[in-house]
Amino acid sequence: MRAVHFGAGNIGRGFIGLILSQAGYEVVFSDVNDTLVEQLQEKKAYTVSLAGEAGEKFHVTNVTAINGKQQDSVAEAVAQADLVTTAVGVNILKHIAGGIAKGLELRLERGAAPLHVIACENAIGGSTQLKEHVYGHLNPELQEKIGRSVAFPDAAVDRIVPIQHNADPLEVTVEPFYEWVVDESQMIEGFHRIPGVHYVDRLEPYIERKLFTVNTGHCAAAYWGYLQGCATIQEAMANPDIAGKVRRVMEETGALLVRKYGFDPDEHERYIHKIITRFTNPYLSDEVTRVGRSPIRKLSPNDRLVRPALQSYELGLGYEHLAMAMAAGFRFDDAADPEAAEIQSDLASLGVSATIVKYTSIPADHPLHAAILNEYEQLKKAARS
Ligand SMILES: NC(=O)C1=CN([C@@H]2O[C@H](COP(=O)(O)OP(=O)(O)OC[C@H]3O[C@@H](n4cnc5c(N)ncnc54)[C@H](O)[C@@H]3O)[C@@H](O)[C@H]2O)C=CC1
Ligand SMILES: O=P(O)(O)OC[C@H]1O[C@](O)(CO)[C@@H](O)[C@@H]1O
Repeated sequence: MRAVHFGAGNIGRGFIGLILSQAGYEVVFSDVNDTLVEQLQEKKAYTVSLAGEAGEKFHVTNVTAINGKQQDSVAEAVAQADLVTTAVGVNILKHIAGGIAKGLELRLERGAAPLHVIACENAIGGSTQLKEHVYGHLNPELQEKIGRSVAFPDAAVDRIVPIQHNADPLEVTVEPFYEWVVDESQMIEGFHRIPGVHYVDRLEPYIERKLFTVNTGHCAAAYWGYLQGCATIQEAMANPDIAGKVRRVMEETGALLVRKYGFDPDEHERYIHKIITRFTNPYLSDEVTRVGRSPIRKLSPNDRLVRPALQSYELGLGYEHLAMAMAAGFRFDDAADPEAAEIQSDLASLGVSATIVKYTSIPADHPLHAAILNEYEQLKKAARS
């Protein structure tokens, strides 16, 4: 069996590629990074190391790559695939959609078997978003025909994989923990279950639990750490003030999740505790600039900060630390991050209130807006003193 995986980056090689290879798939990575593509074509294997005391290593074999810039090769790979997965970043999905659409048309012409396309991105409804981009390249007749034999089940993926600094460009060090949850209610016949993947009937509680706990806590640690001059999450979490606030932001989202989904509060508390242990893993060094990256995405209405804060407000629950984390996000001025630079430019030209509205879509007369603004001004004052 052959899987085509878009994105031979950290999650691609360190998580999805590893699991698929262990499940017996030949993994064909599609990437636009020429070095990665050439190395994978040449070596056809790479190493995944677990960041833990045992330092376990996995030799991943039966892999290769194609260049994602060559749309015909991408389409042919999709046409021949038994499974398609992605880990490119949710904002990149639109760029891979054309090649996938072309591949699906080829499959139709050739009467190929049913196919599942699973986006493994940090987003709610990632595969559904990809489907919309792909369908944007197909006329209604093709959409209808392809829809009968191609499914886009949504997924939640969790594994911390920092930016790599290894001599071997293919080697990747990952945390031991992983969770890959796929919505089986969106699947069609002919799917071969992948060992290590958890299939659920309803994904929403899983993706929101992951995004609003791991990702909310992680980006809050990154933004607060960045403002304190910490280089890594490990350094940030060693600061008791930051660690306390990170716990409290996850307690806020925890109260929301327990209320919304009826999770057992003690079990959720253990989930938070486990996540804090993961953030402080001494065998990883995870830069705050990676974890805080793309603040426009992270401050957008459907993402890890605004969505739980608005929902908490609606239910009369606390959102103080979420507002603090958002304010810190607006202060994240990493010049190497184009999204951070765009926000900083708007703060200077539009002012703070209008910038908050622009990125979060929270109206200026909303109490959450006032809370973010107030926290932002406090952070600014603290930076001056
Ligand atoms: N790194 C992590 O700890 C986790 C990341 N994720 C999610 O996984 C996704 C990927 O993240 P990372 O692996 O960390 O990023 P990454 O930057 O290491 O990997 C992304 C890869 O996609 C490639 N790419 C970009 N445009 C492409 C295109 N048009 N066609 C094919 N490949 C293309 C890049 O060259 C890069 O190799 C993101 O959505 C992220 O939110 C989810 C859970 C954990
Ligand atoms: O910042 P992004 O692209 O949403 O993804 C990285 C995040 O996902 C995680 O890996 C959690 O699964 C965290 O390391 C990090 O906060």
